[in-house]
Amino acid sequence: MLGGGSWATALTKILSENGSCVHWWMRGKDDVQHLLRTRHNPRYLSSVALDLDRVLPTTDLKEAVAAADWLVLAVPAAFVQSALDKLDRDALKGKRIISAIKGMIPGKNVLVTDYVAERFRLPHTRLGVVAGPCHAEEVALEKQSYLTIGSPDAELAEDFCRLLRNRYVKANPAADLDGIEYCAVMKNIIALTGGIAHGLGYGDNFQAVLVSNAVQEMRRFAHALNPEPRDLSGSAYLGDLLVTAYSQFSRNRTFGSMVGRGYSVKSAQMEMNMIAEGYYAVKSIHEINRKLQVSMPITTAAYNILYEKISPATEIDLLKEKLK
Ligand SMILES: NC(=O)C1=CN([C@@H]2O[C@H](COP(=O)(O)OP(=O)(O)OC[C@H]3O[C@@H](n4cnc5c(N)ncnc54)[C@H](OP(=O)(O)O)[C@@H]3O)[C@@H](O)[C@H]2O)C=CC1
Ligand SMILES: O=C(CO)COP(=O)(O)O
Repeated sequence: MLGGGSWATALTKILSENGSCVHWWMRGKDDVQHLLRTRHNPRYLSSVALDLDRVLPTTDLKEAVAAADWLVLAVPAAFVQSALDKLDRDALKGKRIISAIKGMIPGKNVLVTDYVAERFRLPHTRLGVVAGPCHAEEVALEKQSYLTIGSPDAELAEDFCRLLRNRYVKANPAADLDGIEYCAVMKNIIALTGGIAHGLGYGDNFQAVLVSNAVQEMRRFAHALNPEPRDLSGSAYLGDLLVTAYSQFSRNRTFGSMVGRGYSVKSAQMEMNMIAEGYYAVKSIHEINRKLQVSMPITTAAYNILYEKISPATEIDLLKEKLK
């Protein structure tokens, strides 16, 4: 498990309680020591008690990777490159890789699975994603949750589903790796924009129209990238959009709401102490769309607010004329 945040903690809980041994890399020495002393991750999901017979925290990435059959990536996308660049190109040979990240590599504007495939010379059949509407905070509370494992390799997807399934987690395999991964990136942008509108005082009526227009925006973009038929009403697509757009736990909605209320990007980021992937994703998707030229009014509005410094009130005022 790579990453010491909320989602890494939640997935470590699920996997270890199901019997897997988890070699868990996190960057902070103090966090590892705290975990070894108390069984709790000090700063994320700190209510979760972990079984140290099966959870082995370390700051030594090479050691953790060498010991594992599966590599689960759960650091925010912005830090994937710096973490993985410590590994040799052959370090992942023979392993199966699952990205639990809902973001793109900033600057390169590529999906995490594409980056890993290229960097470590792996076929996509060695890779998968964990998707679906699932907040780490609800895993900590053992609330009924659903995950989708997307991979072009049906056996890999089913094998990882089997590692996840338990009393409160249902997991289903799916073949659409790219579509699921892109939609998981885009739903963060939508939730962030909904948060901005909420922060400005827009209500549920506007939010519902924003989300339904967002589904069409996601469909247009995903189709332009890869026109394979996909049913966006599935829980890995629409379900994930809904949970992020409406949940009290959503980082992206919370971040957007702060921006709508007048926080600068920097102060919102500092106050949250968690990462809103949508902030980085807006730039990547906007830049990819320069070539594709798909109509994406919601993403454009978010980009103009976050990167062009247009006032949120002005931009959402313009967006409101484009929604139907
Ligand atoms: N939280 C959730 O419910 C879900 C999250 N995801 C995805 O999981 C991924 C991880 O998110 P999540 O667990 O929520 O993250 P959190 O916001 O909970 O934690 C932030 C993580 O980022 C690390 N970090 C912050 N700054 C840096 C840096 N400069 N270099 C390296 N690491 C840094 C933190 O490490 P440190 O503590 O050492 O600062 C911490 O591990 C994201 O892609 C997210 O979209 C997917 C589904 C559900
Ligand atoms: O992707 C997630 C839940 O599926 C986490 O992102 P949010 O916290 O913004 O909802």
